[in-house]
Amino acid sequence: MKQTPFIAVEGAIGAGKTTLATMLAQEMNIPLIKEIVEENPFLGKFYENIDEWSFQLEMFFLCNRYKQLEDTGLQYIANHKPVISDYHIYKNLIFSERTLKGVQRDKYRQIYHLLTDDLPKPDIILYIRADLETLLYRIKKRERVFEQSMDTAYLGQLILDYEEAMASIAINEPSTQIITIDGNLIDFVENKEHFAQIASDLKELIHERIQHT
Ligand SMILES: Nc1ncnc2c1ncn2[C@@H]1O[C@H](COP(=O)(O)OP(=O)(O)O)[C@@H](O)[C@H]1O
Ligand SMILES: Nc1nc2c(ncn2[C@H]2C[C@H](O)[C@@H](COP(=O)(O)O)O2)c(=O)[nH]1
Repeated sequence: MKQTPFIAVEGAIGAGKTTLATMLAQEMNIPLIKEIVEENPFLGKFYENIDEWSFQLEMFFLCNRYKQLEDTGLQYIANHKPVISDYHIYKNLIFSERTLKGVQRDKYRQIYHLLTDDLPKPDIILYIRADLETLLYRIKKRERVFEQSMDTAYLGQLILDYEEAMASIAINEPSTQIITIDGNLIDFVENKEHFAQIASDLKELIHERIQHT
């Protein structure tokens, strides 16, 4: 029985994942699973020297998300309670394939699959697609000090990596439904109608899934 969905919001850095996931959790009165950012001890160091800090950072994100999703499975999914997260676990591979090299990348891949292959995967992904200009604007607006010197080539590459990742999930996880949101045009922060449309589309999709279960 799969009547209550696990929803994940995804998109490159600054696309609006946390904002949208928080708004939807509130609107739908469902729990929000949020990734750890400010408390991450390696993020600032990583942006100063990616080669030096990438393995520690990727492992930190992986272990945190593993624990969160393990708990989410036990607390919510096993009990058929809907839940929304501001990430998909696959995000770890999107980043690590760019930031790690050689033996570290090979080892990380193995650990990633060992830890995550049997974790609960989202039924629905809301993918916010946004271009470099939009992301840079939002990263600036968010004012996290360590992100302000981010290499635009790194962010530009991540945009392409996200596109590839969503296409790969669509093929390899056909039971996952992906709703793509145009993050350049849709302003769910300032425009109430835009947000209402996203929420209504999502509720309709959930309703359809229940009907077909
Ligand atoms: N659709 C949007 N329109 C305008 N501003 C947005 C939009 N989505 C997010 N923002 C703003 O952009 C910044 C980054 O959003 P955030 O949700 O933290 O992104 P992410 O979690 O994807 O990194 C925040 O300051 C947020 O208020
Ligand atoms: N190298 C990695 N960086 C990551 C990962 N997950 C998040 N991040 C970075 C990107 C942002 O600076 C910050 C918050 O992420 P948002 O996408 O929520 O803005 O953390 C990762 O797995 N690897």
